[in-house]
Amino acid sequence: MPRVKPIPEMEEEAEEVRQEVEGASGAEGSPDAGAGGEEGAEEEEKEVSFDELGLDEQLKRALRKKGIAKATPIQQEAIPLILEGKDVVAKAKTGSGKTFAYLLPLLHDLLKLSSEGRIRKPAPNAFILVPTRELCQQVYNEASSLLEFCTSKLKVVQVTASMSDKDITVALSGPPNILVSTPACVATCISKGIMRGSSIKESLSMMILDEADLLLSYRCEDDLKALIPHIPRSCQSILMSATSSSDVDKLIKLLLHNPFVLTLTEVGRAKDDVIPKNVQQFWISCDAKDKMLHILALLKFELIQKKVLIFVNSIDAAFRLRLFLEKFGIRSAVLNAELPQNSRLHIIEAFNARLFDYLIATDDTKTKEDKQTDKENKKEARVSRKHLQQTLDAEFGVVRGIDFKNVFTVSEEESSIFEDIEHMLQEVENKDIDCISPFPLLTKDAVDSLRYRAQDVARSVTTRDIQEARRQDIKNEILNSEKLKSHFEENPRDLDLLKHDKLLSNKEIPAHLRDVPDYLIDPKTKEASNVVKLSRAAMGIDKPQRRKRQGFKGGSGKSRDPLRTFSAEGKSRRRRRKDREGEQDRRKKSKKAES
Ligand SMILES: Nc1ncnc2c1ncn2[C@@H]1O[C@H](COP(=O)(O)OP(=O)(O)OP(=O)(O)O)[C@@H](O)[C@H]1O
Repeated sequence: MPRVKPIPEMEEEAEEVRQEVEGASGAEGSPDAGAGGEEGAEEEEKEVSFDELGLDEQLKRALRKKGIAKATPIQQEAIPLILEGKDVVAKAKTGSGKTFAYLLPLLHDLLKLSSEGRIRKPAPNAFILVPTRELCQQVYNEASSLLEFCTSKLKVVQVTASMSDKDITVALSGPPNILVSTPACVATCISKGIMRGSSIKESLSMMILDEADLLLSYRCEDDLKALIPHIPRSCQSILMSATSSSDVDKLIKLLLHNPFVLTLTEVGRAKDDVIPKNVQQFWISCDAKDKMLHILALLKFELIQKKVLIFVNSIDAAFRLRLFLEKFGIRSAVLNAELPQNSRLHIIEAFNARLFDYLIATDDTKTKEDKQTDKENKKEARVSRKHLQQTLDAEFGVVRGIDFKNVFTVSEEESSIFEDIEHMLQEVENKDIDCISPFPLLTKDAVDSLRYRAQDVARSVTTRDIQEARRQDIKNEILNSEKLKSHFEENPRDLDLLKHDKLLSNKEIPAHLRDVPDYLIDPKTKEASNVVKLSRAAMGIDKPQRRKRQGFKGGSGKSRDPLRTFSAEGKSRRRRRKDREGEQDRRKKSKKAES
């Protein structure tokens, strides 16, 4: 798809397109590089079906299977411009459909080139660059789902720094038509000669930067600059962002040439795009030592909707909270930068599938850990900053763009910057309404009813327990992740096979901790808990049916430990093994018959 460059006589046409786009959707479209988006007129919600966008029938069939019939505003504006070969900057809020806004025209063009036998092959035809591995997986899944009904086998792969050079070389053999990766990983592939710059120059026809406003915060600038010499002038560049920011403007100037800038009106400057309209924010004030007690009260009395995502600011704090809650019979999983990528992705998918309700996340990619390592573990504290940095995955990030589905409550632990947050929110929101208010359902009686038990239990969770739990968890995850890697490649939806919220201690949970006696619950808390349950029922949120386990038969729940009864070889390997065994049997029988 050669890029269409706005040239003088096209300027008028571009001006017409701009006015047309502006009028139609209130989007601000202009061919000026980095023009940024001014607040356009309120766009009226017009409905455009994908049939009207002239997309390949096979792609529309995949959309129909997903129950997607109408294009979102950003898709209505961006898809035609991208199909015309124009460079496009699309700024639209998170969850507005930007991924399909670039995937659909990209796949449409590649399918067309493929049917005409015009695909250039020595390297991928398109790069989709995102800040983190989690987003690589997400974009890879979306692209693969759109290709489900495509007869001409376009190949999309994802490559991340967690893969060995050998695996990356295998993934890039062919080569694939679309490469989903991070800028750092692509730059490394080029510097190591796994991908040749000259081949990229010959093959690359589209480069997409998704979540562009995050890319620079993930230290991608140098890696992106390293790519520029290998990007052919004819390459069409697309930039997607959920906010406008100086970082985005910088990237536009760095990598795009006179792009059409689409800014949907609800997108403002980065700081404005803080609270999506469907989010309520509350605060609870308590002593630092009572934070886990308050979280326990919220969860134990069911005063907040499940599922719950809890952010803490260190991996130790995450495991301390997990061990603490576990002693009250509340199971949770911890998502952190130490985990192997497959485990992190699997945890997010299992959490989205509601296989567990409480996820404790720490976006701890810095080495705050060694500062906060507990004194009793001085030897850990000597862990070098470099070593810890290596074990913490710099491409990990529980950031916007990760599709956490149906999360109802997010609690910010360690919110010691509450005042700054409140002032910033007041600045960007309507001054005369409280944009963050005191949580109304948690009473002092409810907290006090659990205080002594919570203090006892908190004291019983020692730093040694935390270190042991971390070691145990990472060992389990690494073992499971490697052992089941080929299985999950062939059965990505087999989420139930691994339980990430497994109890860390094998001690029986005493009844007086697991169950709160009725007499201890004050009437107001009982009423509040009922209100939350009723609203949950009204939203039709029920516990999912545990998926039937695949891969092994029979036995009671206990005996069906997947790691004991499950062979890690994938289906195809199993089939080849069975064929070999069958062949050997046949040979033995024929020998017997001869003798
Ligand atoms: N036209 C559509 N109609 C209905 N749902 C859609 C449509 N396009 C995309 N979606 C769905 O909306 C969800 C969000 O889409 P997507 O991830 O592309 O949003 P986004 O703008 O990229 O968000 P983010 O900035 O967080 O990445 C996805 O689950 C996607 O399947």
